[in-house]
Amino acid sequence: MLEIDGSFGEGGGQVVRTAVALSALTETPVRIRKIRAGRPKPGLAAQHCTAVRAVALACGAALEGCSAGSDTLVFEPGEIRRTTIALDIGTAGSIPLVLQAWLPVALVHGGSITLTGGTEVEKSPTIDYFMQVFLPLLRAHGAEVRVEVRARGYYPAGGGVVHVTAGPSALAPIDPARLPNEQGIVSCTQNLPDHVADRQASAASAVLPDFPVTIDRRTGRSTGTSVTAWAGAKGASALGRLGLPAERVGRAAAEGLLAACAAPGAVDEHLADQLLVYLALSGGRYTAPTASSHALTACSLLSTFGYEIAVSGTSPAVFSA
Ligand SMILES: Nc1ncnc2c1ncn2[C@@H]1O[C@H](COP(=O)(O)OP(=O)(O)OP(=O)(O)O)[C@@H](O)[C@H]1O
Repeated sequence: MLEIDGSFGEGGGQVVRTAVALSALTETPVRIRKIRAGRPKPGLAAQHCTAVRAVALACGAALEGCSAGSDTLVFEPGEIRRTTIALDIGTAGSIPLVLQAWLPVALVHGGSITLTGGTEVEKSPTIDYFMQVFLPLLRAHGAEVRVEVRARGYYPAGGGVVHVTAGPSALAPIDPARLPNEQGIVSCTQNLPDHVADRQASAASAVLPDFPVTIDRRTGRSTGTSVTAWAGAKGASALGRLGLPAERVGRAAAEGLLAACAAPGAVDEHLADQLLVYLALSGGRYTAPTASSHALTACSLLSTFGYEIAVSGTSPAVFSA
């Protein structure tokens, strides 16, 4: 049984998600202690429990301690198999972060998952970032993944529904020549007057004039807004909130993207940590503005499972395996 200190490095939910995915992929039982020990509400939150369950279902794992608030988790993987999974996070916890744990495992034999929860949540990738920044890069390296956003989910009520299908995929080594170069803006609202999405979009377009714009207006269980902008392997997003003018949301996402594009490196800082499991599995190389604490934490964890990632340079940082 591999023992993992869940509080090391960045010490967040990422340690749990990455550890269970690697446990499944390497068929190594793990015990994670001190989960999110330094966080204001330590232990597993609903999003982390759902990510663990998704990976457990995909590989027939036995679980102990997978409940909200638990500070210790035991994950004993079985064999990865093709599965059809449906899970409800039960809160507005991030669906893209659950997918972050499930996808590398699902790509082995294929499978599908339907998740209910948050699609656009603070401090996590929006579902649009997942679809427009993360997935194009993965697809360019051979991943077969389809995503359908059936409903959007915002804090606090959540209720977003996302269906993802993955085909068995052998990924090519990550190659800078295969990085995508599409760009765009998506302005999303749910349960809000039509003009909100238009004003967000116009403000983002004023900063990024040549970018194609998509408007996604919905009605659903929760109310909220977001804008995500992307260019190649870089993205930025902003979420609306009561009292924040729509123009500020659009401008924040667009200016965030300009800042990401001005930073050194081929992928943005967030994508840099999200790609590390794939870099470890398939090899290759990419550059990012910096080696963030999330990225360095993932590298240490990968090393615990026997995958060595070389990190060199500071600005940009170069990740290779
Ligand atoms: N604006 C953003 N755009 C894209 N990805 C993001 C963004 N903000 C955060 N992320 C990604 O979300 C993940 C957050 O991991 P982290 O462990 O901090 O979150 P968590 O599971 O919510 O746990 P905790 O609450 O303990 O921080 C990282 O992979 C990070 O790159």
